[in-house]
Amino acid sequence: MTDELVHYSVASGVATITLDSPHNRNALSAQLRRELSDSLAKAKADDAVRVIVLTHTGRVFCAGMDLKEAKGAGAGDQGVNEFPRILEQIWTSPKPVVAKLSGVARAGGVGMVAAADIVVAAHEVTFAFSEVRIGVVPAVISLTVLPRVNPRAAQELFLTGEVFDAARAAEIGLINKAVDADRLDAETDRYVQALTLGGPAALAATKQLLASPRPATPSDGFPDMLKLSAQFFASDEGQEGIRAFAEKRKPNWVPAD
Ligand SMILES: C/C(=C\C(=O)SCCNC(=O)CCNC(=O)[C@H](O)C(C)(C)COP(=O)(O)OP(=O)(O)OC[C@H]1O[C@@H](n2cnc3c(N)ncnc32)[C@H](O)[C@@H]1OP(=O)(O)O)CC(=O)O
Repeated sequence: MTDELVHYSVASGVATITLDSPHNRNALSAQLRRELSDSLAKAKADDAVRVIVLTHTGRVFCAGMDLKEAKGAGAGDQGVNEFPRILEQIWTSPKPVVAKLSGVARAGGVGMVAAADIVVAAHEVTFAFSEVRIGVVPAVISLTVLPRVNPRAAQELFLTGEVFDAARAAEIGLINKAVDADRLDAETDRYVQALTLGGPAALAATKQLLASPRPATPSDGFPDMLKLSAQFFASDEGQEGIRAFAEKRKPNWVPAD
């Protein structure tokens, strides 16, 4: 029996997915990709899960695609073909995904960081779009990184492949917060707790909204946004939130469909 490279646990509405392949720095091997994808699917399907925390053991969050497995790869090989599915699962997850990093991220690992909704990293963590340094292109990850990171920084960091620190990552929009290592758990928890306060369906729809292309002008967007807004004011979830406000109590959310 092979050892698990990804651990999955659920407590108090939070699914924790832990990458645990320190010998190869959590490189995205076929086994790790499969287990990570299965864990993300499990969290999505479980009504008890409200928020997903993606984290790791060891000094590295993720070193990107498994370069040993990629040796001798043909253009149609599975490795690169399967990776987009993981980014897609994180990006489109109806439950918010919080990434917690105490160790470094490179290439595909940075693509996952960018896909997450909230990212907290220790000050010591470094990042790099190291693809060009090994003669490959940050193609797949560009789809999650470019919507988050300011264009001038992306231009510089994609082309140079230079290592940058957590403070710079926060400055350019790749992560939310760089914190002292001893505050990492507490700061992550603060975000997780805040996310559990929102209505599950409202959170899922807000994620979709944030990922949608902007209309050319506000006037172009008002009809659709009015429809969405009215739908949620009238929904069971919206009505429960409004009743709870009036009754000065916490809302009793039911799982999103
Ligand atoms: C998604 C797309 C592309 C990609 O993702 S391509 C991947 C590019 N990734 C990299 O270039 C990172 C390579 N790794 C490193 O730079 C360093 O390992 C590290 C992450 C900075 C950690 O350094 P550290 O000193 O802690 O560790 P070692 O370098 O000594 O490595 C230990 C051990 O782990 C193996 N390993 C590291 N990274 C990988 C990897 N990516 N794949 C496979 N194995 C890896 C390393 O070989 C060592 O193994 P030993 O057997 O012990 O020698 C494309 C798109 O977006 O389209």
